[in-house]
Amino acid sequence: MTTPSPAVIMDFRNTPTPARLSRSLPETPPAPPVRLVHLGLGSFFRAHQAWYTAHASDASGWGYAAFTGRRPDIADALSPQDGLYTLLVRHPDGDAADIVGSVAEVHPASNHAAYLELLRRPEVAVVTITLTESAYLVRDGHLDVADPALVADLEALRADLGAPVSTLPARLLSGLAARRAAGGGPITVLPCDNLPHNGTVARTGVLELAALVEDGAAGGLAAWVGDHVDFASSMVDRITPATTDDDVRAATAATGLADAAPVPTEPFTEWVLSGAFPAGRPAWESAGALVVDDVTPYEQRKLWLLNGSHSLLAYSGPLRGHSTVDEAIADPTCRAWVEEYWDEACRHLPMPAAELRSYREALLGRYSNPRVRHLLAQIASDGSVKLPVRIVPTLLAERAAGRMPVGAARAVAAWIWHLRGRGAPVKDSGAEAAAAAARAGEGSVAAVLALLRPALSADQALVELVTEQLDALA
Ligand SMILES: NC(=O)c1ccc[n+]([C@@H]2O[C@H](COP(=O)([O-])OP(=O)(O)OC[C@H]3O[C@@H](n4cnc5c(N)ncnc54)[C@H](O)[C@@H]3O)[C@@H](O)[C@H]2O)c1
Ligand SMILES: O=P(O)(O)OC[C@@H](O)[C@@H](O)[C@H](O)[C@H](O)CO
Repeated sequence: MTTPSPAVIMDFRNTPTPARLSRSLPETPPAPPVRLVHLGLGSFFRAHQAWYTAHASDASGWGYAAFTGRRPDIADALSPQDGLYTLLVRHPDGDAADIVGSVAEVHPASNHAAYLELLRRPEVAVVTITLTESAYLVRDGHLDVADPALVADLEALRADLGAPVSTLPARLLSGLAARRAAGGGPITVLPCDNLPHNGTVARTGVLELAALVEDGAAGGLAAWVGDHVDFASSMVDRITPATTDDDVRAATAATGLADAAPVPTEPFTEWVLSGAFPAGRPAWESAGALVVDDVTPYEQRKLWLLNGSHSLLAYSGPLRGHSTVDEAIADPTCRAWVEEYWDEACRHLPMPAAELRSYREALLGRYSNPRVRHLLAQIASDGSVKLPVRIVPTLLAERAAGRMPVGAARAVAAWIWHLRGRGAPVKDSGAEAAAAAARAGEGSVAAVLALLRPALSADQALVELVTEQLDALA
């Protein structure tokens, strides 16, 4: 766990007209050689993996080529800045600005040829990913073969393994096929999305897709992936809201340089990872990362306590008029709801009580930082994928122990109100069925629970508990 201290590493504040950030400026770092590829050049990657890479003891030897998730915007903004950007670390009492130099190349997702060319290079050792939970297209332990974009990618890959594709499993598989054909050797795929066992999830998607593609074209690809690809797992943590115009102004105020795409983030950061890394990796632990044999206890603690309470606040906070995490946690009612849910979740975390107590205290401090304006609407997206990994484990464990989990049930009830149109607009490609179920009147609670996990809807006492919470929140 690392909490960087405030330090402005470059000071151009007396410069009269702000120059645009670029590597031709005298004090900016040279681009390191590309040995890492990233998929999902969003805010979090730049606050986290790119930051750890820039602060590793061997930073000069490891550069990123980063690809956007879908739209080209961030690549368009960062390209004229040679991949440089300002990380605005928002302490409760002021900003620290860090110009991060580890991103050597940026590309739009559509530049598939550049991606394949990079994956062929033996020196490229790790592909990291931050494309959101829903991008993995793995549901109930299997690839979602009904997804229309995946169906299109499967057809394209059967015809040509180098064809442009858009889904994450297909992007990974086609890159790995290019590496295999070029004799590029072993490589690590390291997901950094908020999913339990994220390496296993990515591997399932790639191997099941390889098996489907091989029906048509590429014999031996699945076996090659099994032998040469290390699917590592990681728990990632750093609260990173979307960038606002105020952040753009604050970055220039802090550095004196114009930056089209700065990233605001909190001081706290944590990365726990586990993998074999057969082709090497940066010394991320020298920047504070923790390398372990098994990330499970760390990811459960983080997903259930941090992300679970985030989802609870994202759906219940707007019902009480709040739009950001710091506003919601300052409301004694919301805070009591969070504590009640935490009490339930903590009973099932295999960690000493004192450690859980201090983790909870630290979370309250992080949520209360008034300078990290984390919008509840941002957290509310994709609940159909998030609730099953954040809230459902506590519901199941508490019911198995014969208890009534009021706090976790309230989170589901608040989600139902969200799906019924209270709070932020629903942004969730997997929620059509859930939204229809939520509006179904009689039987709606059981129907929503069934979508989260079929076993939950057969639990009549739980259905009644969620119904009570739904009425109470109304
Ligand atoms: N922001 C945080 O505080 C934070 C913290 C920990 C982990 N994460 C993880 O990182 C992910 C990205 O967060 P961010 O803040 O960078 O978001 P972001 O919106 O800045 O970037 C997300 C990127 O993923 C792309 N994308 C979204 N859905 C996709 C899909 N279904 N298929 C392909 N691409 C898709 C977007 O186009 C964008 O390029 C989160 O979903 C989460 O899993 C974020
Ligand atoms: O990024 P998401 O959409 O998976 O979830 C929203 C937040 O809960 C999440 O971003 C947290 O802020 C983050 O996981 C903290 O490390």
